[in-house]
Amino acid sequence: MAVTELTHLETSFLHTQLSFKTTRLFNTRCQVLGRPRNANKVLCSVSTNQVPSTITPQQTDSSKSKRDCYGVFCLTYDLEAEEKTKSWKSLINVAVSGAAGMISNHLLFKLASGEVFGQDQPIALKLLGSERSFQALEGVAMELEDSLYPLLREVSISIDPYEVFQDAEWALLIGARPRGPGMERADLLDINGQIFAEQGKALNVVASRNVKVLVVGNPCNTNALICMKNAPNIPAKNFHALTRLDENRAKCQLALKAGVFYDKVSNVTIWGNHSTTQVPDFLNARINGFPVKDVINDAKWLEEEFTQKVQTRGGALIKKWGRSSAASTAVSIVDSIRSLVTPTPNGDWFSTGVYTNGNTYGIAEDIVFSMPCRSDGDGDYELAKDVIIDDFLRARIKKSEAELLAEKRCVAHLTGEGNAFCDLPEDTMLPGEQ
Ligand SMILES: NC(=O)c1ccc[n+]([C@@H]2O[C@H](COP(=O)([O-])OP(=O)(O)OC[C@H]3O[C@@H](n4cnc5c(N)ncnc54)[C@H](O)[C@@H]3O)[C@@H](O)[C@H]2O)c1
Repeated sequence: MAVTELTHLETSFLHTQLSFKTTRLFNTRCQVLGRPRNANKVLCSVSTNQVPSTITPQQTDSSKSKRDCYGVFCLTYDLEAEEKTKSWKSLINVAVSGAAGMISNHLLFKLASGEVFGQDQPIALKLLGSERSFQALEGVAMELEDSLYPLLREVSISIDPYEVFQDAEWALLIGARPRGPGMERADLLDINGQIFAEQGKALNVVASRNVKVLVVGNPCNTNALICMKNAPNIPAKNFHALTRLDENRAKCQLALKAGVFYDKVSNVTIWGNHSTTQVPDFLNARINGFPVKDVINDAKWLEEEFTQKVQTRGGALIKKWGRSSAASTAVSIVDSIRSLVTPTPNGDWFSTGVYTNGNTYGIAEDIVFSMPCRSDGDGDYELAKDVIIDDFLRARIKKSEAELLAEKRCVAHLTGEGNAFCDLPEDTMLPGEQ
């Protein structure tokens, strides 16, 4: 009999695991539960070789609804009972980390409203916070309660990724430490990389086998790589790093320069890293269906100002606003998800950071690199064809590639690839930093 001190959250997790009757999972959790926590403690006696094997489905359901829920979301309901809800799809589990942060404060309400997955898609939101943000997380759950969203059927909050990621079909990984004063990019890679290694391990054990993972927390490309490497049971293709905000910013600048509304701008790619080495591509972009270079007859602006404006937009916004972009980031997360769950319009594409594994653009393998993608709307994607890369574009792409390869060497200890060796070409910034 092993005696372990557990938080109330951990206890509820054990109950969930017990109800799944998985001895192997149960044993795995006992190792993870050894960490000290500041939350309320209870003393638990658990026997690793006496897992009950005859828990009925009914017991499973009731223990789940009583323990893994917040407030009004603990009430039972029957989606088949009302006329309106009969035609709805089955509940989708969406996990969000950093749920008490600024970006989530916009995103969660969009998710709950049906704007992202559709008006016939009921949703369960599983919110992950840090120990420091747990109170704020309860505040978020209270606001969700008070919003009375018909599609929002379950909300749970926790600081344990193994609990939050249970059966997740989407994992939106936003929570990360910000870069503090004097902190090198290498330090940030290590601190945040550890978060994403742990979360990758948790996804690997408890999430849906086809979970789609969108990493937002910076440095998001390398965090996505770390997360993916720690989740070998989940297809590498399912991991994304958010570069859609950069694409949206690039579209806005091209629209402004051309004097058209931004819905006329298409085929915009952000290549590479979500850092100041990112490459907004004006060679393949189109305005009203015509190549941008034919519409904007100003090569100097395109080659110099445009790129620099997109790269530093976040910093310019911080100067005005006094804080980093949260609302437009949340919008770009919605855009990014919708690009995977709705078919891409003919001839167009979208940017997302994906694992390089057999690309035709000549980009190094085994990194997470933003590239042009298309989707049939089934959650999967393919790389866009008919993309031109000239010498100018290639040189810029190579710079971002070099940075990502260096970042990968910096986090080798977190990807299981030996000792880390950090030789970043320069201490580049995130787009929001100055
Ligand atoms: N990829 C992009 O385009 C993009 C754009 C904007 C911001 N970002 C990044 O998104 C991240 C979040 O931004 P924000 O403005 O919401 O920050 P924020 O500081 O307002 O919120 C972050 C939240 O994450 C929580 N957190 C920290 N570590 C955690 C962990 N291990 N597990 C769960 N939660 C944890 C914090 O307590 C905080 O509540 C930052 O890393 C930021 O740089 C990325």
